[in-house]
Amino acid sequence: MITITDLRKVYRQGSREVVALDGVSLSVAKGHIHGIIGHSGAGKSTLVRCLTLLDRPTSGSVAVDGRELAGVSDRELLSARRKIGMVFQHANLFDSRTTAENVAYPLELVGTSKARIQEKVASLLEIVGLTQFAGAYPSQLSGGQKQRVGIARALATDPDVLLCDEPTSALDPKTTDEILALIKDVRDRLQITVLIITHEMGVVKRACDSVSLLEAGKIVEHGPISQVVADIDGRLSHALLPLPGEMPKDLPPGTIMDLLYSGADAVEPVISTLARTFDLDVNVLAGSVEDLGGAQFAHLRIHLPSDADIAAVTAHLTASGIAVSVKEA
Ligand SMILES: Nc1ncnc2c1ncn2[C@@H]1O[C@H](COP(=O)(O)OP(=O)(O)OP(=O)(O)O)[C@@H](O)[C@H]1O
Repeated sequence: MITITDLRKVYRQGSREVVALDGVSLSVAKGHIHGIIGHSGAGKSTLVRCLTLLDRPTSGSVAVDGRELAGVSDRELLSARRKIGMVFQHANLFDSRTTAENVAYPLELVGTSKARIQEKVASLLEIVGLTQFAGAYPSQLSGGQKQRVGIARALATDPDVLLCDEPTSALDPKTTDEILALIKDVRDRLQITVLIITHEMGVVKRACDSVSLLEAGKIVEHGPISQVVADIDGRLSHALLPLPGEMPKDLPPGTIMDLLYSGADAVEPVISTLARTFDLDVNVLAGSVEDLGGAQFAHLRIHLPSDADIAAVTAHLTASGIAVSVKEA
């Protein structure tokens, strides 16, 4: 488990202060995969540097399984760093070392015996599906295979947390899916806690149990995927289950409403019940239906004619557990 409490990082640029992290707090339970999503400049790299102790936070704490990391002395730094295994955007492998030798590297650094290294590397290569490539050099591997080596190397010293910094940003969509499936598989097998820092919502959708939205150094929304997506006015919900930003033109007078609910196989009944109950022509303008966080969600944009009783329709939908947002009168 990793617990980050009120983490602040202030950089000085001459007489100016840049607040890169402004009181970030979050907790990820053992065996969970948590995504931290943010645009450029949100503070993602600073957070990674503070979590890997490459940079000291100005204040706040980072604890892994109850052990404080942020305040350790320089002498304890190496052993503290081993608590968090790091996967980078580019695998950053040694070109002159084979797959097995790259994975062995962190174990050599801590003086592990040759026999133990051999055993550990074999088991890690089996986990990442690269047993046959043990003797291959990075130049002989695909981008996805290199990232697999990077994941095996990150796991070599049995960290409690796997921190993945944009792990798929340099990969094509198919390889991205394979690497995210591998990260989930690693979590299942080792019950390790995973943090994925990303700017891609697709990564959050495919791999994460929960998510935080980082903006200007602050977490502005967070929660399990099924919870954040259900918040119809939430930014994460809009990003996870998008509807077109532009409203259609040339519609007859009336009201546009967005509806959001789980149990998406009920799209037709929701619309036909609404039409029947209120004797209305309901026009579906856009829709998005997806499996998110273990449940099916539907996000629909509908148009109702100008004689519709919007208050009554809203009350009816809300009573059926459907979130409603009126867009345009
Ligand atoms: N060493 C530094 N000195 C001064 N300001 C910095 C330093 N590092 C980062 N910053 C500032 O802190 C803020 C957060 O930057 P950071 O690089 O963490 O964002 P990011 O989300 O990783 O962005 P990107 O995705 O573009 O890498 C930015 O305003 C940046 O200019």
